[in-house]
Amino acid sequence: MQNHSETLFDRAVQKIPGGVNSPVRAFQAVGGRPRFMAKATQQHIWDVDGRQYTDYVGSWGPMILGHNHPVIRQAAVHAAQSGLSFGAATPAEVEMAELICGLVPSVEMVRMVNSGTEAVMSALRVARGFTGRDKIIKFEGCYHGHCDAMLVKAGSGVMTAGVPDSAGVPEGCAKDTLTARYNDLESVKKLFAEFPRQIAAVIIEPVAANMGVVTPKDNFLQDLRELCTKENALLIFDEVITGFRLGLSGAQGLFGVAPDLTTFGKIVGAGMPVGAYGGRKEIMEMVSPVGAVYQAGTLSGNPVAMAAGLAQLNLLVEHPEVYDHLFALGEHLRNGLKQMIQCHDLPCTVTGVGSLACLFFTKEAVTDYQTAKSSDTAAFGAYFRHMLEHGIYLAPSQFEAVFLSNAHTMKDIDFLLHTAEGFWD
Ligand SMILES: Cc1ncc(COP(=O)(O)O)c(C=O)c1O
Ligand SMILES: N[C@H](C=O)CCC(=O)O
Repeated sequence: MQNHSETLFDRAVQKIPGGVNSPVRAFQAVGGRPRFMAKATQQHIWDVDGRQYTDYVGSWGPMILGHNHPVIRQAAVHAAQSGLSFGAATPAEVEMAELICGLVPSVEMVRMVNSGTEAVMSALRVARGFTGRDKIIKFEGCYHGHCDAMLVKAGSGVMTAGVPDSAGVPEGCAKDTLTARYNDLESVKKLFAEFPRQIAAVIIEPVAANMGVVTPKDNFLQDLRELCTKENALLIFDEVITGFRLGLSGAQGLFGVAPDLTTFGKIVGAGMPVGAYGGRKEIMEMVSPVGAVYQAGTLSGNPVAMAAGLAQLNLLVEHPEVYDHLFALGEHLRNGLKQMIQCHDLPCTVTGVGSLACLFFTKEAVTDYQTAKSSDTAAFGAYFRHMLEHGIYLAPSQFEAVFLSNAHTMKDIDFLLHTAEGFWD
């Protein structure tokens, strides 16, 4: 007999493409069918058949304090009692802007939007408006959402599906997107030399977390900063994943590099559909209604979303020790996996920083898209299914991150390591 998840999936595929509202939720790359989820609290998530999992997806990043945090829930409920949306300015938006600008020094002004994709799309438009140039450099394997210009050698779901570019993107939209190799400054320099004074911006995930997790080499981000300044191009950090995860000032705080523009999402909305982009005042004053770059949103700065996001950010500000716990969990996980690889001479590599980690099924050091792609994805699929059967919910793709939350414990990590060990026994 079918369980509820299977029945729902049968119904879903009839009416929703692939049965899911975002491709990464499908289990196509790992085999099997997606588990339909019913509820989540702290580090746990339950499917509609009552099976409990320790969740290492965390809604793909936003749930840094664990699921269904009572303070955040209460803030959202309280805001909802006053109305779901006004389409007019609200105090919470001012509070949110002041908080973000206070936490991230490179951000002097910020605009709220509804997703990471929107944040990136808008930041690119502003960069083009500000510089009067058209071309953008992105890095192979980085994912910046699904706006046309960014679906070029992209990570995440398109990398998982093995189709890094997308059908339906007009040639004209992609022709101004140039791709460089992550951790390879020379590849960026070459593009600047090839297209002098034509490049508006370089956009990068300062820690790439959509081709598995790939960390920047020693001075890569600093060198990129210098190069962009020299070439009068803007540097955009896409901190949709790393923002407020790698510290209160994100990856830019951790690595000490100030971009010109930053995009946010995920944590800033605490699980509500929120994105944001911001940067230097002179650049952000290009945005309508002050400047000539048009960008808008009926539901942008939604009061319920702002209340949830503010509650989460304020908790992080009040409890900076959360980051110590997150980094300690990450270290414990990565070290445990490394030990396991050494002990059993496994063809695997571990990457990550802070509360982001990835177990790659390749022996190669993973530093970019090519090396990430050397992974044995079939082996990852078998590992994923083993972990799932033992109550551990990982992202259903080799090319996504393990997301840790403050609700996870060292015991959870020990159980994950013990379960992983069982895969090779
Ligand atoms: C780095 C990065 N940028 C942009 C996006 C797009 O965000 P969204 O899915 O909210 O549109 C994502 C994730 O999806 C992401 O990880
Ligand atoms: N890799 C993406 C998030 O960072 C996955 C989220 C999605 O596209 O649904």
